[in-house]
Amino acid sequence: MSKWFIFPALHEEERGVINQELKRVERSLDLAQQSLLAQARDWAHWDDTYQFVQNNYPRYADVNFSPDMMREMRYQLIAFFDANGEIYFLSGLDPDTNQFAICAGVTDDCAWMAALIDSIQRSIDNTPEQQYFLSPGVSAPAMVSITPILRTDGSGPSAGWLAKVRLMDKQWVAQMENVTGLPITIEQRPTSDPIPFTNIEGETIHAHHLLPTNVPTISILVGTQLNRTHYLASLSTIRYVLIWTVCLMLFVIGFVLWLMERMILKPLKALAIFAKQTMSEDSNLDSALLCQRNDEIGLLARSFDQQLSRQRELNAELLNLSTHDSLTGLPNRRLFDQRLQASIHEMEASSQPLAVMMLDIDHFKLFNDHYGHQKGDQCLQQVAQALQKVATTHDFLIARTGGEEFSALLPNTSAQQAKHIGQLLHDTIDALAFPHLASPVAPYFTISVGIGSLDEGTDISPNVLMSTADQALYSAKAAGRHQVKIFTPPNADFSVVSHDTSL
Ligand SMILES: Nc1nc2c(ncn2[C@@H]2O[C@H](COP(=O)(O)OP(=O)(O)OP(=O)(O)O)[C@@H](O)[C@H]2O)c(=O)[nH]1
Repeated sequence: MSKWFIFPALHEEERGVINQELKRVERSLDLAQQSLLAQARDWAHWDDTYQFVQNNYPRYADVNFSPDMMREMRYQLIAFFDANGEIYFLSGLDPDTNQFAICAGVTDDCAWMAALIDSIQRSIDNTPEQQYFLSPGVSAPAMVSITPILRTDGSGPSAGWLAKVRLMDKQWVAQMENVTGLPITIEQRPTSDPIPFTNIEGETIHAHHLLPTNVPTISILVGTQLNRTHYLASLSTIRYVLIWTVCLMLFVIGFVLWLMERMILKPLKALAIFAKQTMSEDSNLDSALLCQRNDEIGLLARSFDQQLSRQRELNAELLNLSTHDSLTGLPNRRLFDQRLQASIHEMEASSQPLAVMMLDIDHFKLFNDHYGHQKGDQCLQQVAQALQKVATTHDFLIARTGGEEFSALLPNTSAQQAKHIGQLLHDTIDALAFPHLASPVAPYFTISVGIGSLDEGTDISPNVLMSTADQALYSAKAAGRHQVKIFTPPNADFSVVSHDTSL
């Protein structure tokens, strides 16, 4: 930014300052020229001078010329020419000796003027009144004003020409420096030399201005030196401001990033982890902090939290549906089998007895046929309720494992203890006194119970164990129903009777 905008602007400003200062030098040069021209005209448009060059005023030279006047006015040379351009009168100060001389030609004390006078004579008619002259006779460039000699009222014809010459020597330069307040140098340079407008050396700028002379191939180079203090001060100020701006920007960017990390990224990460954990059951992330936020992240967190709660409810509902019977609400075969498997392992490990029971409603088909299927459902629900009550009291599992078939799992229970509980269940259903007029066994609902058991340490599979209870149930049914039977090993035929086979 500083390269493209600030530094070019500074350079532009610096160029403006250089132009301004150089214009000051040029204006001073113009003023010096105008002043010399005005002084030349003052003399040239004067009746006395008009008379003098026509040889009608012999005392003119004595009255008007003196070395003091020449020195005071800083005239190096004043030359009068007649109407033909021929030398009429010369007055000058020798630049080498500072000797005052007045002559009628370029001889003797005025010999040093010869080249200069020759140049002036050659430019009398065809050049402007103000010029800069270079001449072999003088060491410094000369400022020359040439003007026609007229009467005081300006009426003509011209009686000749008056030229005033002021050297641009060290004294003149010092005077210019006083006027401008700038250091000034005067040099002669070939016109064809490419001179840069400005030249920068460290903390100084050299600025130049070319003045044409009477010699077309040589120009006067007026130069001045400008201090770059102002520019360099601006530059260092800009650099200082830039460095601090960059530091401030970096600080602000860092602060904003820190705020973003703290207010957005960190909560977003926590939200992402939270959202990920909602997928797993064992989510233990404390979402309270996230949910308390009043921004969009808080909104998202609350939505996730609600979603998670709803998902857990649904999972629990699903689990319940998949492991419980929808009609009676009792555990179903799936759950019973899982618990049976686990109990067998536990009993084997702990060498404790385990008993299983199969309970079947007697002549339920006849009930359905007699009272209708709907009444049959109600009956199943009441039987389940009664069985569950006993199971809860005696701390064992009862499940609906078939249409009108139930199974019980009794850990740490021997066959005899199981027979006692079986009898209890049997009597509980009797006590319901649910009418079953179609039953050949009794006018109310009855059940048959078969018990199988796992002796301490016996290695047995769930299917085999259940088939013992099934065979006992079969035996109870075969014996006339409405009774409790325990499986007796000698009658067992495990390969024939299956637990899954419906009675
Ligand atoms: N209402 C109702 N009836 C069912 C349901 N599940 C099974 N059943 C009926 O239960 C009856 C079982 O009949 P069976 O297997 O012949 O046995 P049972 O009539 O009880 O005879 P035993 O078991 O030999 O005493 C069938 O009629 C089934 O339709 C149920 O969910 N609701």
